[in-house]
Amino acid sequence: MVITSAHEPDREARSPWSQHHVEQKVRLSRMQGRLDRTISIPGSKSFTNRALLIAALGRGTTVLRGVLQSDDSYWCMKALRALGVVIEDEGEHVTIHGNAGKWAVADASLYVGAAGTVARFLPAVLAVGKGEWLIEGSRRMGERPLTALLDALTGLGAVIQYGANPGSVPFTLLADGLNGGEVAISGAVSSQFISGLLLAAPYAKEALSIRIDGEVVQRDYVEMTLDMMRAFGAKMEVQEDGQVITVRPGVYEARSLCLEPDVSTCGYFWALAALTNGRIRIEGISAQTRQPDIALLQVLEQMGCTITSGADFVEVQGTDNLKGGFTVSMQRWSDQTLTLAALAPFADGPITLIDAAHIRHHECDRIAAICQELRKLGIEVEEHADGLTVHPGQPQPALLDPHDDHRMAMALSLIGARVDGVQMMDPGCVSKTCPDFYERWRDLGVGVDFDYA
Ligand SMILES: O=C(O)C1=C[C@@H](OP(=O)(O)O)[C@@H](O)[C@H](O)C1
Ligand SMILES: C=C(OP(=O)(O)O)C(=O)O
Repeated sequence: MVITSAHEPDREARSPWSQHHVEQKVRLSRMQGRLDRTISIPGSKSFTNRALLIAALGRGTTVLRGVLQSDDSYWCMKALRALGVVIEDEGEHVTIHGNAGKWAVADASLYVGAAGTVARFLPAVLAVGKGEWLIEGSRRMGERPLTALLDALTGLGAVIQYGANPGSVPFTLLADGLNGGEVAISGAVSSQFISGLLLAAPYAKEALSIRIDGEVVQRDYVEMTLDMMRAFGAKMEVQEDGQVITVRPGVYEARSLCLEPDVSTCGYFWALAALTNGRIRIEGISAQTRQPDIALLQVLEQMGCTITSGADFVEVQGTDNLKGGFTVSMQRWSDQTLTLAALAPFADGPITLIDAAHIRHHECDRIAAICQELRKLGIEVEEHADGLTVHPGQPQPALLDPHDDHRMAMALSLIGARVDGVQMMDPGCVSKTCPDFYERWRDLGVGVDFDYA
């Protein structure tokens, strides 16, 4: 019997770095033995795609270590190569020969896959050059918002010609350099609009002053962008409590950089220790990272786990009595909303996650999707406009649909590590950020069996 997913995956968006193309589902069974391990996690998606784009715009040869190999970074590298940038990649070690702000190919079709960091960053960095580019993306990317960024680019001289979806991909970008001056942009739906504009800003014809309208969701990602720009020599002034950022004209200078592990991915492994009363130490990361999802540790501590960290590791020791009965704002680190929602049934009181309305615009409508899947497991859930409340309960066997969303699959697989009978359709969807997630799960003692038909 062929199992069809209610949310048919967009397979075109899976890159050659993805795995499990033919597997229809994965059957999980609960962890055998006691989890007591030290592991490492691949590089951060957010650092990888920022570093690749900045290095491509830079002067000279940049060498990166710790580069993530997943769909999101694949589409970023592929687009840059289509623009004439020479990139040598040997696993997590990547060398980029920068173009100093001049795209060699002035007319190309560029595919961004399902990667928000490519869809929102690439148009801005293209707009500093001269050319005409068609930007296409996955089916879901055609529903994800882009207007705030594209309107700002239009205000700075770019011309956008939309296709079937006004305000999103596909569209054609006609550019002849980015004007300087002042521009206002909102980060209320996605911080990535601001990051995209910032990445391009040093290459504007004059200093560019970006005024952020109102609050920004996941603000730390904007700070991460500024940090990375500074690391490559960009100069800027930040005023009015971060709401106005003036970037001076300049060129990124090539450099060598070692990228941090992806803390959003680390979250599933720390949560696994929390859930199974095990111990996981992740090497190569410090609790002082700029990656916002590190805030998960505070909540795990509040739930009764013990956190130990040093300059180069973070360790979680789980508990056999996870505490619930609290509300958390997910505004700044909303990629972990699904992780917490998956832990919540095992806590001793309800957990409410709020301030995350923007995740309805991520890889799927994550609030609706997680409520739907938790209910299939027999868990009582209340859906709110900006989040959800999950009640304690004993999950029942169920076949789950990840809605073509890597984080849905990885988070819900936590439940399969604790109770038998959880099955997940389309296990290959994890390749957006962690192609070998299920191999890692199996290596830690969770039962993982793939079904091919
Ligand atoms: O800039 C980034 O690297 C990211 C910003 C966040 O997106 P939004 O600001 O669009 O929510 C986050 O969810 C995403 O995984 C990575
Ligand atoms: C929201 C996410 O991705 P994107 O970069 O596509 O926005 C995510 O990885 O959770």
